[in-house]
Amino acid sequence: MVTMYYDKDADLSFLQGKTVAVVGYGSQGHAQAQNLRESGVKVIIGLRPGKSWKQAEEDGFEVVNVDEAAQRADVIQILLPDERQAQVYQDSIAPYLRAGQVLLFSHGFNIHFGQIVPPADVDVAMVAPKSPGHLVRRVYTEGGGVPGLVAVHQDATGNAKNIALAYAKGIGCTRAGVIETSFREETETDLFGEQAVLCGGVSELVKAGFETLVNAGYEPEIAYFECLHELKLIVDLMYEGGLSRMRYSISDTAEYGDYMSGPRVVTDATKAEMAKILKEIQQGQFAKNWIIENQANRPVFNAIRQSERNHPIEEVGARLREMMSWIKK
Ligand SMILES: NC(=O)C1=CN([C@@H]2O[C@H](COP(=O)(O)OP(=O)(O)OC[C@H]3O[C@@H](n4cnc5c(N)ncnc54)[C@H](OP(=O)(O)O)[C@@H]3O)[C@@H](O)[C@H]2O)C=CC1
Ligand SMILES: CC(=O)[C@](C)(O)C(=O)O
Repeated sequence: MVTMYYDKDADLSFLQGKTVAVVGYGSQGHAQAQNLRESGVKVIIGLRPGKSWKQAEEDGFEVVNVDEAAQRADVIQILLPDERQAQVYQDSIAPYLRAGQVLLFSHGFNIHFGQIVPPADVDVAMVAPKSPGHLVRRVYTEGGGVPGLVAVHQDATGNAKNIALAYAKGIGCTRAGVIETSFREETETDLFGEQAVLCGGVSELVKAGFETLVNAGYEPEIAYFECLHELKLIVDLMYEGGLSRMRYSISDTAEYGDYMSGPRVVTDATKAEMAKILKEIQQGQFAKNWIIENQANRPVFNAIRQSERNHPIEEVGARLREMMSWIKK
């Protein structure tokens, strides 16, 4: 059983009078920085010149280069792409680290796989929202919070967990609840989840269903509604109350089909492949492949990204969003 931490368990005073540098202003960076600011925390943004720098300034933040951010901050939250963190850390953060500073991450990849090895006299912790960045911000503005994970890798100050919980409160996660984990557990489960279930698994399932219907002669728009659009509504119910809430709301016909056909789609072979994917993550195979892919300038990643963008489901979806304007642009 895990311990859940809420607002009452976190004390923002651990961040009062401190400067937090959010390094990176993308999906997580913009959300966490804006939420922290609204929680009364002093935030500066560490970036390179470019579109994020411009956006962060437009959003009212003081933006400095990463070197300056590392020198000025008491807490440095590294929200760069995982594949770029090690180089930026080496070049622009490590040279300025001083005893008692706090390094934070929102994913454990670089610490767990040894790409970043901080000095022993700094705190190293994680505050990982279990949510895409844009919802970290949206839910916070609605008065809520997304759940998160905290972990401590190094506790040089004796306050690493308190600071992590204060940070989690600052970005709204303790409004929902925060679980303490380890860098290993967060890294391995997050990589597995995004590969085998959330992103990779669901995308392949959606495309396979769409292609099955379209190849059988059904209208692409009907296939899109059935296999992608309605997925959000089904998952919303799961989010609110688990599988039973979803099954409570769908028809008994759908629930019977769920039981009869689901196991024919996700077979024992699928489950065996999931176990293999997890093993490759645990043994560092995925991490090695991803690091090498980036060193080679992403030939495989870019080719697949392009072909995925050309998949018919994208065009149908874009057309429907124009026709129905049923979701925010
Ligand atoms: N996306 C998500 O929802 C989640 C992400 N995470 C974790 O959060 C971290 C950040 O991911 P995410 O927010 O998705 O990243 P994004 O790709 O959305 O944003 C990256 C940011 O880093 C900046 N950047 C890139 N390279 C450099 C550089 N060399 N020097 C300075 N700034 C640079 C980019 O600015 P520029 O405009 O210059 O490119 C951009 O602002 C990762 O560890 C990720 O695993 C965790 C949970 C969920
Ligand atoms: C949203 C999230 O946590 C992911 C899918 O793991 C990620 O974007 O890294």
